[in-house]
Amino acid sequence: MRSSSILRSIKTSLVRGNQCRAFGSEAVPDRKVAVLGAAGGIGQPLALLMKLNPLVSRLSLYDIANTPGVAADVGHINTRSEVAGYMGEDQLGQALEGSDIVIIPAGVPRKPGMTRDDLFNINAGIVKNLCQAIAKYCPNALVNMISNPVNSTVPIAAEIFKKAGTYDEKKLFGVTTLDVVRAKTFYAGKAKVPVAGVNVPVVGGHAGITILPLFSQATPKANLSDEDIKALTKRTQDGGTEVVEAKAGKGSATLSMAYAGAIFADACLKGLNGVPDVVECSFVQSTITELPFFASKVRLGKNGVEEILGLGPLSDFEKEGLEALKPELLSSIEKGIKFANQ
Ligand SMILES: NC(=O)C1=CN([C@@H]2O[C@H](COP(=O)(O)OP(=O)(O)OC[C@H]3O[C@@H](n4cnc5c(N)ncnc54)[C@H](O)[C@@H]3O)[C@@H](O)[C@H]2O)C=CC1
Ligand SMILES: O=C([O-])CC(=O)C(=O)O
Repeated sequence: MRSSSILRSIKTSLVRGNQCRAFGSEAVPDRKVAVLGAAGGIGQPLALLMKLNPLVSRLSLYDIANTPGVAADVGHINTRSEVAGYMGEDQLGQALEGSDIVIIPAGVPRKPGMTRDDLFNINAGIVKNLCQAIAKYCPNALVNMISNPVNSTVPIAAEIFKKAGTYDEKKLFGVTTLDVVRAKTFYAGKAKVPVAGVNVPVVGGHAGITILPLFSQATPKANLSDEDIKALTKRTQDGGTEVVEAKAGKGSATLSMAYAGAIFADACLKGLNGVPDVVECSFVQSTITELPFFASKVRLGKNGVEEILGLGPLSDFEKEGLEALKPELLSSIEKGIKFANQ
């Protein structure tokens, strides 16, 4: 979803949110969205943004602590969705039942000096448990994985769903939208074009050099030098670290991630509702390279992934970047698969 479009959605929701329910609008189907990790740095602003989304009819906020307060707070906003808070593992099933989309920002964030992979030991177990519950309580839901390291947590989720016999590769997404959001912002600044009209695909994965922005395909076109493109690429790859360092021990990107997560969930909702031609980048099971999972442009539909779009023409610099990222991305994917099958 384009940023102008989410702002429009939010405005529509603020102005007409209650009317949808009051008039029983048939044009907007009921959709339950669950946020797991809803009391966290990402979870809270994401809960707010999903509450503002008029496509959501039930918003389920789950965390191991503090969800009653977040749910009471967000629940007072006069928009369409009913909000419910759930706390602790014995309420997880209720939180998940009937969900169309489950968004997962549960887990620990980075501190300065850490890589995303340093989060693996804690977050892999959290994601595994949550996915076991998803397989049990809402096996048909679309899963939007935010928890890091995404390059490993998505393969973990896939393996857990396979074990449970519920895996549908069309319904599992690693959320890489923040990379696209950053690439658009940085490109617009350098190219001196209005950011609202900028598009930049970002492919690969979601960590360091595995994040590969395709500035050769950026629109509107701008005459940037090779040095500019290199610097923009590096800044996009290091965007998460830039925030981690600026926050100096108080976590990683939360507000921009909530925005990105809300854009991606909105795109999934639109796809489920049959809106045509909804395309976002996401880390999914894929055959467009030899790697089993890969982020690229994905067309979203009534069953999740409708089509995985190809990479398109790459510059020589991007071709080099693509080859360079493959070993690291493959190793992170394999680490996730191995963990899930231990
Ligand atoms: N995909 C992406 O682009 C991005 C991913 N992230 C990742 O998102 C994750 C969350 O980040 P923050 O919200 O900043 O962290 P946070 O620590 O502020 O919040 C995490 C929340 O998860 C909850 N939690 C822990 N274990 C849980 C469990 N078993 N079930 C449910 N909830 C549980 C915690 O209670 C906490 O409220 C981190 O892994 C971070 O690296 C962060 C930014 C961007
Ligand atoms: O950098 C981190 O640890 C959080 C993240 O994934 C991002 O901001 O892109």
